[in-house]
Amino acid sequence: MELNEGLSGSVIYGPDSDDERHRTGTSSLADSMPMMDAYISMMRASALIAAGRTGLFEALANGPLTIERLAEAVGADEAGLARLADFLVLTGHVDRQDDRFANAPRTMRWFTSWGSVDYRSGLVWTGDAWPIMDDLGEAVRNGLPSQLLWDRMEERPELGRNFARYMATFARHLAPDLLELAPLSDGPLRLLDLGGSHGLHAMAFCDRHPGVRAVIVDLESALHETAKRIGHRSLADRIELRQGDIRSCDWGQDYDIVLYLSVAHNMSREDNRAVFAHLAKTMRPGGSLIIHDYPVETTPALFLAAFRLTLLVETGTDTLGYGELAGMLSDAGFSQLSSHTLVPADKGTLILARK
Ligand SMILES: C[S@@+](CC[C@H](N)C(=O)[O-])C[C@H]1O[C@@H](n2cnc3c(N)ncnc32)[C@H](O)[C@@H]1O
Repeated sequence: MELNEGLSGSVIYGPDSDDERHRTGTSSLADSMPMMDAYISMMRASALIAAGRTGLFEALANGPLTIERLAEAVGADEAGLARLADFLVLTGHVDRQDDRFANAPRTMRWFTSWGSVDYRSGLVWTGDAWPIMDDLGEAVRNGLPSQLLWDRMEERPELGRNFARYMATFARHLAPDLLELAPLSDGPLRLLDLGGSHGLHAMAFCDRHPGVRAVIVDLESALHETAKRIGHRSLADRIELRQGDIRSCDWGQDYDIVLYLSVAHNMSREDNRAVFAHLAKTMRPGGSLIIHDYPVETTPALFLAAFRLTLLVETGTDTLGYGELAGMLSDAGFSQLSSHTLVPADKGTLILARK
């Protein structure tokens, strides 16, 4: 599916072909039934969240099941589950073979432990984010969130934990691109991961290079499971956690590699400028700063517009364009900038700069 498709029309989600659109009633019906966009989109997201919460996709990962067996496996009411499965057949997430249901190939790949990356954590987080989106109208009216996401996470620690798990899944998806881009010279290397959360990037660099020692800085809400994860991998002597606000805490110094991955869009422009200026003082000459973000120049329009709305209601911040980011980095004393758009482009862009 082309994500940009349908921006001027009524179908902006879902099915991969016209046939499928017709079958699921998301195209022609949306033209004549004005509520279909909102209604089908709502039910589509709700059904995916319900599939994630009930464990439906994982239960089908071992092979096709009848609705009786599936209900037994996930501990759900048979009739309720049959309605969910029927809907997911129409959205293309589940296939029906006679009286048995099976995961569609893309569901198997992305939403089960058998796949290359298991985004069930993303379904759980989408369920958590759902009530927050209820505040979107108010955020649009006021131009800022009714409550910052980070404050919600302090009040409800499970939000921080679930968000960090989702970010950990994305980190597994991003890791090959990141490791390929990062210049790793021989000898000892000091790495700083600002907003490093789950710790998977720092661990991946330690695995790749025996000389890496890392510091992770993040808020308490993001670090619930990080120390345990690092301990399990016997990396506690190489990775240090510093709990605190990037804008005020001491990061240490003499870094060869700094990761600033999906953090710039959580900061105001002034805060990003201050971060880059401080990095220029605390990095070694020749050190590499790697930024991951969604610049307007390289991000598919529909995804970018959705993401900017999400930021409006969650953090009150905005994405930076590559041009603006490049100006900030250059003002702070960074040079040799390069931009690497990932495939697919919705995965974001990596930006490399040298101190
Ligand atoms: C979108 S997540 C990205 C996590 C990780 N860097 C990754 O790429 O998977 C943004 C992270 O920045 C952290 N963060 C946001 N504002 C922060 C601040 N003021 N101080 C420290 N960490 C912050 C959040 O807690 C969260 O872990």
